[in-house]
Parts: sequence; structure tokens; C-alpha cells
Amino acid sequence: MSQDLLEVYNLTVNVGKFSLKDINFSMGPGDYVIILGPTGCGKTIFLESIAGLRALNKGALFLNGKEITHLPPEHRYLGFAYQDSLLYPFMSVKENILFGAKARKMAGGPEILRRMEQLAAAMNITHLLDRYPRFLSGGERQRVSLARAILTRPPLLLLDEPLSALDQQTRHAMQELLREIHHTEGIGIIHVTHDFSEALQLGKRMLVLHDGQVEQEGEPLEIFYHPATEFVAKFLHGENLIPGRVLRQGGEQWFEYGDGDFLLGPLPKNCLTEGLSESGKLSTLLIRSGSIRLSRAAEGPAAANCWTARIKSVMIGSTHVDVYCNGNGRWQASLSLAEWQGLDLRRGEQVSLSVSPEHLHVIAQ
Ligand SMILES: Nc1ncnc2c1ncn2[C@@H]1O[C@H](COP(=O)(O)OP(=O)(O)OP(=O)(O)O)[C@@H](O)[C@H]1O
Repeated sequence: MSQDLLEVYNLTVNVGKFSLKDINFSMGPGDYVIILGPTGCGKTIFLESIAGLRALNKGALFLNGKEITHLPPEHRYLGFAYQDSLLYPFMSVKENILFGAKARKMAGGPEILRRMEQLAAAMNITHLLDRYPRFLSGGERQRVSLARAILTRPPLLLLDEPLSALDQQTRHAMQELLREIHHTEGIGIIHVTHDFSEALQLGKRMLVLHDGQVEQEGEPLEIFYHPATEFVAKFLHGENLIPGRVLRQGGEQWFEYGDGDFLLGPLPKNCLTEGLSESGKLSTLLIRSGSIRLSRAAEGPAAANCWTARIKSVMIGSTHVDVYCNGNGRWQASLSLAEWQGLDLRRGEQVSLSVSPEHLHVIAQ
């Protein structure tokens, strides 16, 4: 039986008025886990608790089956890269990168120097090795911090927004490098980010934190299309969130909104929080903007899950176009630039909007 790399039981940490509350979590040796959440939800405190930089008020931590709850940080041998780098100002870049290895009495050998040079080359910081941190840009400091955290091949790497200061091109290159390091070296990674597209690029698993608690856990795309709560839906920019009620008709369930004037469905079997249709409770429908089809206004009787609307505004991006429409509510549809050009539509024109039932997702309020 393969052992978990990290097990977290009922982790509770109080810092001033803030608390991380009863977090339970485990990950295998090769897992890449994303921690996502708004500012102040406790992402850094969570990483710091695992690293041993914050004492637990309650709970226990195990690394490779061994309890580390009370072990000092330097005996946990984890890698940690902070968002703001935290490099030692009186050490050169090279000395900073080698610092962790030195603390573990690994420095000096040709092998560790070769690895340092390889990492520096991969991160494009070879030319900076003799510089001091104050003469580096924010993005350069982040790359040095990452090289320092990875150098000793820790079993678990904790990354706190490690790519936030990088321009888009360097960020993509570093995401690629992180993926490669994770793949080839089998290092487990917990990566904190605000950026959902980064979560999609890197993580197979994601924890969404909210106010010190785990709000939802799962695969990033699954959470994107099927958020468990309104908070998660809104945090992941749920474009079309419509208040209404779930109705049972025959053996099927439908979503009624707009004071009972409109119906969408039947709802897919897997999208409901239990008992919603029986209780008649207010709930919220989510339709992702990419799941709404937009076409020139159709003639003839309206089909199921198809309605007429008028284009209110259009936002043209480099790869896709967001079209905002009014009709049976307010809607945002997202099209590829090529699709939009093919339709040749303007603001104020009438369009048909439609959605397939499998793209309807209901959240309890
Ligand atoms: N030393 C401290 N004393 C009191 N409160 C603190 C202390 N350190 C952090 N906090 C508070 O704990 C909460 C969680 O902080 P944390 O840094 O973990 O948030 P975060 O999710 O990492 O935020 P961000 O995305 O902005 O980095 C915040 O409200 C913060 O103000």
C-alpha cells in the first residue's frame, strides 16, 4: 500500500483574530495540489503551519507516516518559496540558492554545485549568481527563491504565489519548469495561487479556502463547472448566476426563474443538492458563459432551452469575445473571435441564446 506523503488532521491555528479551522487533508508523494482562495482566507498560514513556522492550536501533521507536529522547521526538510522571496540580503544569489543545502551540510560537493548551475540555467538566472538581492527585480528574486527551495530535492515543496511577479511569458516558462520538476523528480507540491488559470495549468487537485476553512476540494475543472457553493461560483467568476427554484415535473427536475415565467431543463441528475425540489427553497443556477450558444435570431416557435435576447454590449479580447445580452434575464455568452466574426452581429441586434441541459448546474442558497 502506498503511503501518503502528507497527512493533516484537524489542523487548527489561531493567529490574532483569524483561525484556520479543523482542516483535514492528505496527499500522495506525486501529487500537485493547488490552494486557491481570496486574500486573507489563510493560504499562507496553512503553508506556514505545514512548514513548522506556526504552532498548531489543535491537530496533527504526518510526513511520510512520521509525526512532525512538533518538529522544528529545519528538521522537516521541506522546500518553501514565498511570494515576496525573502532572500538573505547579505548573501549573493549563489549563496542564497546554496543556503538550504549548506544548512543540511550538503554544500560544496560537485554534485550540488552542478545542480545549482542546472537550476540557474533553467530559470535563466546564471548571469545573476554573483549579484546581491537588492540589485534584482521582483521576478528575478522569485526565480532565485524557487531555485533555493528546489535545490535539495525536498519531498514536499510549498509554494506561496511563487510566480506572481513574473511577466506572462516568463510565468508560462516557469509553469512548464515546475511541471517538469514535479514530473521528473517526483516532488510533491502544494502551490498557493490567486490565479485559476494557473491552477488549471498545474494542479490535478485543488482546495478552495474561504475564511480559514476548506470550502470545496476536487479537480480544478470539475470545481469550475460544478461549484458546491455560491461563494466558489462567484470566486471563479461564475458569469451567469440566476436565482430561482427547482421544480419536479414527472420524473424530471427543472429550474424555474423570473417569478416563474421561465423554465430551463431537465436538470442533469448529478447537479442537485439533495432535496432542493421538495423544499422549494431558493437556489441558484450557474451557466458558464462558454456553455451558452449564441446565433442570429431564429424564426418560428421557441425551442426548449432557447430564448431571444438583445445584444447590450460586446467585449472583444485577443482570443474570444464576451457578449452581454438582455432577454429573460441578463446573460453573458463567450465565443471564439472567429465565431463572432462569422456571425457579423452588432450591438442592439436580436439573437437566439440556447443551452444544453447538461450545462445547467444548480447550487443551494
Ligand atoms: N501575525 C498576525 N497577526 C494577526 N493577524 C494575522 C497575522 N498574520 C496574518 N494574519 C491574518 O490572518 C489572515 C490570513 O492571513 P494569510 O496571510 O494566511 O492570508 P492569505 O490567504 O495568504 O492572503 P493573501 O492572498 O493576501 O496572501 C489575514 O486576515 C491576516 O490579516
